Amino acid sequence: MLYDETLAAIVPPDETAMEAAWKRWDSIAKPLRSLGKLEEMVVRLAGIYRTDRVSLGKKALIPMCADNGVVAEGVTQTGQEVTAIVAENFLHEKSSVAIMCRETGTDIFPVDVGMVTDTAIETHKVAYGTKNLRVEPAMTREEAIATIETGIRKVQELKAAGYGIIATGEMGIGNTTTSSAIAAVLLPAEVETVTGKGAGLTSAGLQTKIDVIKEAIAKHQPDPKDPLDVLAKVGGFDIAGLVGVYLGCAANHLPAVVDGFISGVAALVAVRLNPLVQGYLIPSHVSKEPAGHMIMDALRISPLLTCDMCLGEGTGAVAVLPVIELGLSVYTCMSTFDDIEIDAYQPLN
Ligand SMILES: Cc1cc2ncn([C@H]3O[C@H](COP(=O)(O)O)[C@@H](O)[C@H]3O)c2cc1C
Ligand SMILES: O=C(O)c1cccnc1
Repeated sequence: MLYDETLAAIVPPDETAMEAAWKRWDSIAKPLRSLGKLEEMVVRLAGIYRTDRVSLGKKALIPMCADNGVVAEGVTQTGQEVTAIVAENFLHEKSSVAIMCRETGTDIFPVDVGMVTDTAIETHKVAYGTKNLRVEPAMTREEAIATIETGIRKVQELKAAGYGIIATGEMGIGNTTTSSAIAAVLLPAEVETVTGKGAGLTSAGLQTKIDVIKEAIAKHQPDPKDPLDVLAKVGGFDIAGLVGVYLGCAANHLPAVVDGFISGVAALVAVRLNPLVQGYLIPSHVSKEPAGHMIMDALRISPLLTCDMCLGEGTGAVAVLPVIELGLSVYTCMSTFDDIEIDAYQPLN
């Protein structure tokens, strides 16, 4: 099965290439390590691509789009019809991230993994929306695996088409509820600590959201040692699709750029399925959702941007791409100490 094969195919990033990349950075005529995380990111890319001759190739964003049955419980400010409207706008440069994609030269590949509405976007759905997780498990284990496999296949297809870096994104009204539920179980943490207002809620709405998540966890008893069980019982198809993107990137030696809270939670599920996925994650920003930092810490990645963003769609992931490209340009084009004939800079200690 593609899911098992992919999990088994993941190897750690290449240490030799990473050492060579650090050597290159340390030979460049500038104060040592002065580009900070930009240097770390290029080294990380060297490990992922297994060469110190790092080049990104074409950039892609995969926003996974789906609906979440739990919206029936009043956990969101808008109705689920908004999912399809924003998702379809990805195709017309009319959603926030699509505009950022245009500006950064990133190609966007939205995938419908379970919206309740059919649209013009590529569709691979196992159901029209998940079940209401307050009442019953969101999906079956089989549906979770099938949706993860959709994500894996999309990465394989983009790799074959010459894409070298994949930014993750999502659109799915209600998916901060599912993300908070997964975070509460996997971190683990109190539901109150990891639940925020998402795309906007009143204080009463936030209390309802917390109560619904608590009830679902108490009812279905998702097993924190079995990430697939957690994903299936209290997750969503959008998150499952992203889990597939992370697994697919790791197995195919591609960097996966983590966006905000929802993408971060999906990355956490992927890392719990196979800890080696961690080496293939590229951080972007830290979400303003209350658990933003907790998810970054659990993933052992440190965001490059702190912009107080909490939009989703992949906006943070796309925003960091030009920053990474700037670091890479210096790494590739800058003269070395040898070139300009000055003694290598000696750090003070
Ligand atoms: C118009 C609109 C555009 C969006 N673009 C991303 N999201 C973000 O908000 C949703 C999650 O928040 P919640 O759990 O509160 O529904 C996701 O679709 C996420 O991508 C949006 C939300 C709205 C309303
Ligand atoms: O950080 C995110 O991903 C996020 C937060 C709130 C709403 N939508 C997305």
